[in-house]
This record gives sequence, C-alpha cells and structure tokens, in this order.
Amino acid sequence: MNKIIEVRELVKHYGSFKAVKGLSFDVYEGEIFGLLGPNGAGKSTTLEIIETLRGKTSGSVTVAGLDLDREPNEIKKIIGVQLQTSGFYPNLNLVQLIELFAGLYNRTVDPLVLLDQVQLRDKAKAKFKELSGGQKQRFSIATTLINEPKIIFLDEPTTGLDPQARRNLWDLVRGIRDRGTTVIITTHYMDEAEYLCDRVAIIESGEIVALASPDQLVDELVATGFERPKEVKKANLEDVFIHLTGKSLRE
Ligand SMILES: Nc1ncnc2c1ncn2[C@@H]1O[C@H](COP(=O)(O)OP(=O)(O)OP(=O)(O)O)[C@@H](O)[C@H]1O
Repeated sequence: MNKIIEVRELVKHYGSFKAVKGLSFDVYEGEIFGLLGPNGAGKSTTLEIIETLRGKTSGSVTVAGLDLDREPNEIKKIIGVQLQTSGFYPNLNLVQLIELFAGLYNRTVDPLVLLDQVQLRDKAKAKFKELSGGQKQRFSIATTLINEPKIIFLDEPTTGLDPQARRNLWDLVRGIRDRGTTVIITTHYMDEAEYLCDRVAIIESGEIVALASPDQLVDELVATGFERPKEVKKANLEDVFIHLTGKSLRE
C-alpha cells in the first residue's frame, strides 16, 4: 500500500503547553483513517497542521510526496478540508456557494452533479441557513470535493446528527473512499469509527497509544482477558430507534 501522508515526530507547543508530543504515523492511499481521542487530545491540532492551516513546532509532514514546509500551497491544491458549517454565507443558495468555492479553486464544476453525490439536488436553490443539520454536514462534505482532492479531512462530521443522518453520512463517506479518495476523519463515536475506519490512531494527551484496524484493536484487548462486564443483548436502543423510525432521512 502506498503511503499518502507521512507524519514524523510531530510536535506542537502552545506557549509552554505541549499539545502534540512527537506523533509519527502514516496514512495509506485509499483508506479511511480515524483519529480518535478524548477532548483536548490533540486531534484537531494534528489535522490542522497537516492541512497547512496551523504551524508546527517541530517534526516533518509529507503529503503525496510534498513536504509541508517547502510546498504548502501544492498540498492545499490536492486536499479537501471540511469547513465548520458556520463558515458558509447563510444567505447564498447551494449552487451559489459551490460556484463561489469553485472560483476560489479556479475550477469549473457542475454544482448539480456535486449536489447529486450528497443527495441535495432538490435543495439546489435553498439557502444554506435553510438546511437541516444533516443537510449542512452533507453540503460541507460536497464542498470538500470541488477540487477533486486526493485526500479529504473531516473533523467530527456527524456530531449532532440523528441516527438516520449519521448512517447516511457513513455511506456517503464510504462512497467517497470507494471512488479512490483517502479520508481522514476525527470522531468521538466509537461505533462510527468501527464501521467506517480501515485503521485508527488513538491519541491521548498528544501521544499515540494505539494504531491498527478497529478489529485488530478489539482482538488485542480480548486477548488480554478483557470481557465486557454485562452480557450484551442482541439489540440495543439504537436498533430499537431505527426499527421504529426507519432508515430513511428525515429532513
Ligand atoms: N490556539 C490555541 N492556543 C492554546 N492552546 C490551544 C490552542 N488550540 C488548542 N489548544 C489546546 O491544545 C490541546 C489540544 O487541542 P485540540 O483542539 O487539538 O484537541 P482535540 O483532540 O481536537 O479535542 P476535541 O475532541 O475537544 O476537539 C487542548 O488542550 C487545547 O486547549
């Protein structure tokens, strides 16, 4: 497998505070790679450094063979970064927003084709502020695809979404990966990481404490003799919710 991102001994200090303490990891081309960890672990800081949006204290980062220190602008051209949904002009409609972003990238795109990919064609003329939370997230993912990036970065893309919208977004992200784009994602939902991620790095206080596929990590824990304290039922409350309210999007 080809490495598309190489992070070596990455360090970030905010004043005297050490937020990232020498992270090293690789991301392979075509995988969904998850960064997991408690609040304040250093996930967003790490992502933003790779995205060229934040300076590092030391260490090296290479993205698709491009050195972060020497060619940050070349890196910007081949990545797609999900904006926080507050970053969109609320009064522009979706087509106008896509055209605006396409202009910034110096690209010509068909907004409707892009909106189709995220099931928002019927909202083409809706203003951003008129979208539901799930629709806003899907739209923000669509905007990461405008420059046909090799890699997209998604920072907690399903926070605040209902179970149907989360599942829909998982399918969307898998579809993007299946079309050949590498995906880096942060999430606080372990079910999401287990379903979506080919590999995950678990970060704790700025250090990687585990890195493998979700399956491998679970097997390793079980091999230590770990058992869940309670017998697990054949279904959980989320299964009940989906059973009662269906899988289709409600927006
Ligand atoms: N601009 C900044 N100045 C000072 N400290 C910062 C700054 N940005 C982040 N930090 C600190 O660095 C640490 C890591 O923050 P970061 O946002 O990377 O964590 P995170 O893992 O993404 O957390 P969360 O899950 O809450 O989003 C935190 O302790 C945070 O308070």
